[in-house]
Amino acid sequence: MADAPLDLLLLPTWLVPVEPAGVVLHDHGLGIRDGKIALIAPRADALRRGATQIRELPGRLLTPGLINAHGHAAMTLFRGLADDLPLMTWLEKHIWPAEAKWVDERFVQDGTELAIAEQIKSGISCFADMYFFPEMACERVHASGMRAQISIPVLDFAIPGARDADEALRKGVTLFDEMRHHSRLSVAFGPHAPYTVGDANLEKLRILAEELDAGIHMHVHETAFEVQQSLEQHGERPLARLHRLGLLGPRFQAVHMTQIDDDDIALLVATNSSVIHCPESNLKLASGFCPVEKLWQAGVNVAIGTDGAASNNDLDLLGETRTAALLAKAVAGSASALDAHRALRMATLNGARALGLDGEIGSLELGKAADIVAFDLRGLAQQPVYDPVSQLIYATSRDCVEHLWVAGKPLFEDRRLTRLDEERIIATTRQWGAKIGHR
Ligand SMILES: CSC[C@H]1O[C@@H](n2cnc3c(N)ncnc32)[C@H](O)[C@@H]1O
Ligand SMILES: [Zn+2]
Repeated sequence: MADAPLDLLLLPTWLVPVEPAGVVLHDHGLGIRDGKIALIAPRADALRRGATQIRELPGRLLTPGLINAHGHAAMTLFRGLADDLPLMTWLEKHIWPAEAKWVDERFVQDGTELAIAEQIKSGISCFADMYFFPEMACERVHASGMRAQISIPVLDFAIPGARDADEALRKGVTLFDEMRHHSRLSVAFGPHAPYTVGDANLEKLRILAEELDAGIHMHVHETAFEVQQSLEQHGERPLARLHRLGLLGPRFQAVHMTQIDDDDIALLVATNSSVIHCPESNLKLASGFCPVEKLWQAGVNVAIGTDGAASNNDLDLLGETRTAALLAKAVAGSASALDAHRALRMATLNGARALGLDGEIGSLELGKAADIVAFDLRGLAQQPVYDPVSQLIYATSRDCVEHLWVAGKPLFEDRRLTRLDEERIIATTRQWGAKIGHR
């Protein structure tokens, strides 16, 4: 079937496949068939192949869909509820009480849908989520056409939806089995953090994750306080403790990692663990800085995430990537740290690799899923275009996202959500805001 006509042929001015690194293709076509990338060729050759639908995209840049490798989708309903506080005060005095009061299945349903809509509009085609009622998040992702890794939250105490860690793990295994063959959803384990999950539950979780070959997604080394407390309580740093418990490995996703010494880096390298950098949340909560350039040079896979909208306060991964590129230079003391092309790689292929999905998504390569975003670079603020990747990272906002496809299906077309009702989502969110904000 090598010459079967394409379902859709996209003809942009620029196409950045991300792999091979640093390449910008001019006036090439990208063909989609059965949800996959079936052709990348110079315009004239691409047109000869024939397609059911052809879309001319002059002045537009195509890249892989962005991958938001860490967040708490439903928390978007808590956006702006408690700002300008350090992590533990923010969590213990504000967020956890609000969660105890408000989070139920309905909250997760509405909050996740809000987050999905915002992320689609921001050029994000896949996100990693860690929140309560993960089965409800799966349901919303399934219905929306988005792609996601949903984590099963595990803590030592009762949480909305599970009386204890055993129940959370039991429900998690069932969810994992239900989603096993889903083409756009994967399920991982989400132990919340080293300070909320003890050795016994981490060991149970490790055995299950190993058996199922599931990812482990966890907040680690978020603050100096966390590291200090672990040294006092366990006599070792959190990452070393997790390594002793056997959690580190290629499926381990260490979120934050702001307090890092050379031994930590050696552990990440030796175990092939991924780091998920959340610069804006770390800045806002004054948690610290993840030394991205140092990790990258050491060979650690570094992805990027927004974290929840209650600590960011948006789900703008393109803006986040710009922050990361700027911050990396300040932290490394080098203007060449995390250049624009590597920043885009961090927001795409590295995210895919962290989630174990780099065989399927993260770059525009033949045979991969057609998860693609089109940015409009025709505006005043984007001129002139010497390097579209430089323009994208340093001078373009998410408002320039024009189209988004996931598995070849348009979820955002001509700046309109195709499957979600934006007005209804805004109205529902306002109702939640009025209820939660009423004191
Ligand atoms: C287990 S579900 C995720 C939990 O993580 C909490 N959370 C959100 N942001 C952060 C963060 N930056 N660090 C630690 N926990 C967080 C959420 O409020 C929720 O209780
Ligand atoms: Zn988080």
